[in-house]
Amino acid sequence: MKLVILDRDGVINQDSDTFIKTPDEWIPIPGSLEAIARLNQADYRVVVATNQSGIARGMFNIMALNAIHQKMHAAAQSVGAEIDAVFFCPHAQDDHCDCRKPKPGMLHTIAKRYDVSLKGLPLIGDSLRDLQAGFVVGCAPYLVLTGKGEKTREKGGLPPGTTNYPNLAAVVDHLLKAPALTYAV
Ligand SMILES: O=P(O)(O)OC[C@@H](O)[C@H]1O[C@@H](OP(=O)(O)O)[C@@H](O)[C@@H](O)[C@@H]1O
Ligand SMILES: [Mg+2]
Ligand SMILES: [Zn+2]
Repeated sequence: MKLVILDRDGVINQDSDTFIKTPDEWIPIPGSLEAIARLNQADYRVVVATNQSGIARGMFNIMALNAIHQKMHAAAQSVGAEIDAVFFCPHAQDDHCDCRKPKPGMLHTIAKRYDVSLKGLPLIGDSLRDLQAGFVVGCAPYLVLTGKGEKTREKGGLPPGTTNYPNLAAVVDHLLKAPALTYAV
């Protein structure tokens, strides 16, 4: 089975330094949902692995998170895209959990749930911690420059083998090796 793991905020939807706390604040990045649909059409299943420390911080609760994800799934389906599942870490840094990226706990859970190897599996994120979580378990790390991606690239220290692309659509072009657009002359 072909699987891609996406970070959520800054990859699928716009991110915010004040967190994404409500469905209204969840706004898809142009082209991202359509890119997921293109992956589905190429027989990729798509899952999300997202840190949601806003829950531990009391900024929003699990009902709000579910409402945000209901909106995300509906928006995806409206363009023919299917997000198979969302794995999230509700903890704060000082909870010292195993699932908060850059720890790979969520990725191990995904590998077990889907019975796949993580080796070379595309892991697409906008933050260093996304890429680090993927790198330590052998994923192929892709940095998008949306969300916090530009800042992440400027800060450097990216895991070896990380490649960067303007956005999720561009990563999908690469993964599907979409032929370069040609125009009749
Ligand atoms: O990018 P993903 O993993 O999908 O989600 C990131 C969000 O949970 C939030 O993560 C926070 O990081 P801290 O949890 O405060 O370190 C901040 O970066 C927020 O701006 C951001 O919205
Ligand atoms: Mg992110
Ligand atoms: Zn956690």
